[in-house]
Amino acid sequence: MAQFSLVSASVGLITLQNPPVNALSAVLRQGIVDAVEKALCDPKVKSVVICGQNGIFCGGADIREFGTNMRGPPLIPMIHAIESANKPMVAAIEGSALGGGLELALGCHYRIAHSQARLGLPEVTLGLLPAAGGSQRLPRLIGVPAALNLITTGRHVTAAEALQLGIVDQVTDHNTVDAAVKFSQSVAGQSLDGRRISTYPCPVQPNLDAFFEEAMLKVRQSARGAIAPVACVQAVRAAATLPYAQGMKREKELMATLFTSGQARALQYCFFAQRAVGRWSTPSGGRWDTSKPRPVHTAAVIGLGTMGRGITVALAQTGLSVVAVETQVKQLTEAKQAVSGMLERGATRRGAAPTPDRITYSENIQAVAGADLVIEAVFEDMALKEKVFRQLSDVCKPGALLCTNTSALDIDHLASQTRNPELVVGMHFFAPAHVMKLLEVVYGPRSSSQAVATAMQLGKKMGKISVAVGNCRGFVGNRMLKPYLEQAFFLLEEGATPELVDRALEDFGFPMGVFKVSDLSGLDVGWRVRKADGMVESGLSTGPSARIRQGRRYSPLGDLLCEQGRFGQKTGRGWYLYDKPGGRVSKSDPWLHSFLEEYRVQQGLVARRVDQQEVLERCLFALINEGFQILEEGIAAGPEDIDAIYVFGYGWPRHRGGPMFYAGMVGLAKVMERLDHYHQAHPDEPSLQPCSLLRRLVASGKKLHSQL
Ligand SMILES: CC/C=C/CC(=O)SCCNC(=O)CCNC(=O)[C@H](O)C(C)(C)COP(=O)(O)OP(=O)(O)OC[C@H]1O[C@@H](n2cnc3c(N)ncnc32)[C@H](O)[C@@H]1OP(=O)(O)O
Repeated sequence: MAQFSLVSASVGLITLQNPPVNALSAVLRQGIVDAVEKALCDPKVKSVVICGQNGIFCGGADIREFGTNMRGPPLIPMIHAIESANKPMVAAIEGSALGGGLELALGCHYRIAHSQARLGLPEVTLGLLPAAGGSQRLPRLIGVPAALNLITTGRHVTAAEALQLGIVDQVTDHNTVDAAVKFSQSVAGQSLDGRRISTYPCPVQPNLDAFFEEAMLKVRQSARGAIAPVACVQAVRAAATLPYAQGMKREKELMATLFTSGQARALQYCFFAQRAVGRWSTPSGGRWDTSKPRPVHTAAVIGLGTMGRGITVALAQTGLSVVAVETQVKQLTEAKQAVSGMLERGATRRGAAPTPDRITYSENIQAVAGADLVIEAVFEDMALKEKVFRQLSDVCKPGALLCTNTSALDIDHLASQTRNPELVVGMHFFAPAHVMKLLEVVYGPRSSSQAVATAMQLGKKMGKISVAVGNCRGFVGNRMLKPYLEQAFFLLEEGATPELVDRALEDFGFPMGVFKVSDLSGLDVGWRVRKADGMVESGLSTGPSARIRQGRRYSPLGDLLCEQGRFGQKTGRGWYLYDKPGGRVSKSDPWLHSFLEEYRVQQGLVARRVDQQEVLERCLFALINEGFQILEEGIAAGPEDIDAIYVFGYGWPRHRGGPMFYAGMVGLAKVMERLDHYHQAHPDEPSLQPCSLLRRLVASGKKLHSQL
C-alpha cells in the first residue's frame, strides 16, 4: 500500500509500503494512484514528496507478478498522472530506485537522492526493457549515449554518478525525506512547464544512423543470442527519432515481444534462483535458518599457487585478517607480489582505496594456529592434502573450521584425517578465485550444519553465489561436465571438428566452446586425472576394444594430444593453434585436422556429417541427464542449485536459465526421447541413458520447475 500524510502543513507525503523492497505490486500501484489523487485534490497540499519505507525507494515492478494475470492500475498511466500533476512532485530516493522504481521517479518533476542510493534500469537483466516510459524519458533527460549505456547494461549507478549524469537534481548526506520536503516547499507554486521529461526534445545525436548501427553491432556481439539488449537499442533509437507518443508506442510493441519470451522467463527464474540457493538444506536436516554460523575474524590460506592467491585476495577484500602460508620460499616471494598487485588493481577498478594490508605471510603451517577458519589450497593431490589435514588437525585451535579447495576429491576422506571431521567442508572456488562469482560449499556426511553455515556465510561476505552441495566425485559442476566433455570427444571421432563443436556451443550462448575452454585451462589437467583413474594407455592401440575402457566407450584423443606436448594455450598448441606459448587467439590448426583424419582411419572409423543440433543434444542432454542423477542422489537439493552453479561458474547462458531450466523449456519428454535415441545408437555410452528420475518425471507428467 501507499500511505498518504500531510507534513509541514503544505506537503503531501506519499510513502510506498511493500516490504522488503517496495516492489510495485498491484496493491501498491492502486495505493499510489489513490494517494496521488488525494494529494492533488487537497487544497492544503502545495507540493508532494514520494518516498519508500525502510530506507528503500523502490525495487521496481513486482517480478513475481509477471507470470500471472496482472491486475491493478498499469504503471504507464500512473506515472503519466504524476508527471501531468499541477503540483510539484519530488522523489526522495533512498536505498535503491530500480526499474519501474526509477521510471516512477523520472515521472516526478524533481529527484533528490541520498548519497548512498543506487539507481538503474536493470530490466535488460530480466529479459525486458524499461517499458514504463524509461526508454523514452531517460534519453531525453541525459542524452542518448549515456541512456543507451544504462539501459543496455542494466548497471546501477551511484547517487554521485546520477547527479553528474543529470538523473537527479540534488544529493544529500542527511535525511532524504526531510531534504525533499524542504526542496518541494522551495519550488511550490513555480511553473512545471520545464520539468516534464516527456515534453523534452531528445538531445541531438550526431551521425545517428552510424551511432545506432555501431551500438547494435556491439550489443549483438556481447549479447550472445539474448534478445533484450537488442530491443533496448531499438527502443532508445525510437526515443532519438520519434516524438514521445510514438516512441511510447514502439516501447510497448518491443516489450510485448520480450514479455512473453522464454528468455525473459529464464532470466527472471535466474534472479530468484540466485537468491534461493542461500536457503540451503542438507539431507541430514541442516538448514540455513536453523544453523548459526561461527564468527570468522581471521582466516588462513595454505598454499599460494594460483588458487591460493585468488582466495587470499578474496578474503582480504572482505576485511578479514588473513594468514597466508606457503612452504616454498620462492613461491612465497612471488605470491606476496602477485597478491598485492591484485589487491591494488581491484581497488583501482572499484574506485576504492587499497585494502589495508591485513595479510600475514609465513612459510610455517604453525602460523595458522590462531585462525578461525583455514582454507587449504595446495596442489590437487590426495596424499598431499591428507598430510596437510593431519597437520592442521594438530595445529589449529579447537573449533577452527578446516576447508579444502578441491574441485573433485573426497571431502569425507580428508575429514577422516582429522580429529574433528564435523569441522571439515569443501570450498570449491573457481579460477580466478577473487573474480569468479561461484563457490560450491561441499558437505560430507559428517560435516556439521554449523560448518556448512559458516562456509556459506563467508562465501556471501566474499560476494560469491554460494551453493551447498553433497560430496561426490566432481561435486555438481565438474561431475556434470564429464559427460559433456566425453560427448565432445566422441563427436570428433565420428566426424566433427573442434571448430564445429565450439561454434554450436557458442551459438547456443556459451562464451567459449568446450575445446577452447580446454585449451585455456590446459589439457594436461584432465590427462593427470585420467591417468590417476587408470584410463590412460600410452600410445595408440587400434580397433573398437582400444576405445573401451572400464567397460564403456572411451576416447583417447585428449591423451594423444598431451603425449605430443599439446597442452593448449600454455604450449601454443592444443585443439587449436596459438601464435606463441601463452597466446590467447585461437586459430584453426591443419595439423589437428590431419591428425583426426589419420586417427579415424587407424581406428576404422568412418567420418560422417555431424550437425549443430546433434552437438547440442549430445553434449547438453548428457550433461542434463547427469544433473537429474545428481538430484536423484540428493547431491543438489534442487534444480535451482544446479542452474546457479552452471550460470555463475560454467558460462551457461543466463538467458537460457541453467541446464535444468533449459531441459524444462525444451520439454522433459523431448530430452528423454533424444537421449534414448542416441543411447540406442551408442549403447556403450551410459551417460546417454536417461536416468530414472527423468523417466519418472516424464511418466508422471510432472515438471521440475513450477515456473514452466
Ligand atoms: C511492466 C513491467 C515493468 C518492468 C519494469 C521493472 O521494474 S522490472 C524490475 C526491475 N527491478 C529490478 O530488477 C530490481 C531487482 N531487485 C534487486 O536488484 C535487489 O533485490 C535490490 C532491490 C537491490 C535489493 O537487494 P537486497 O540484496 O537488499 O535484497 P534481495 O535482492 O535479497 O531481495 C530481497 C527480497 O526481495 C525480492 N525482490 C527484490 N526485488 C524484487 C522485485 N522487483 N519484485 C519482486 N521481488 C523482489 C527478492 O527476490 C528477495 O526475496 P527472496 O524471497 O529472497 O527471493
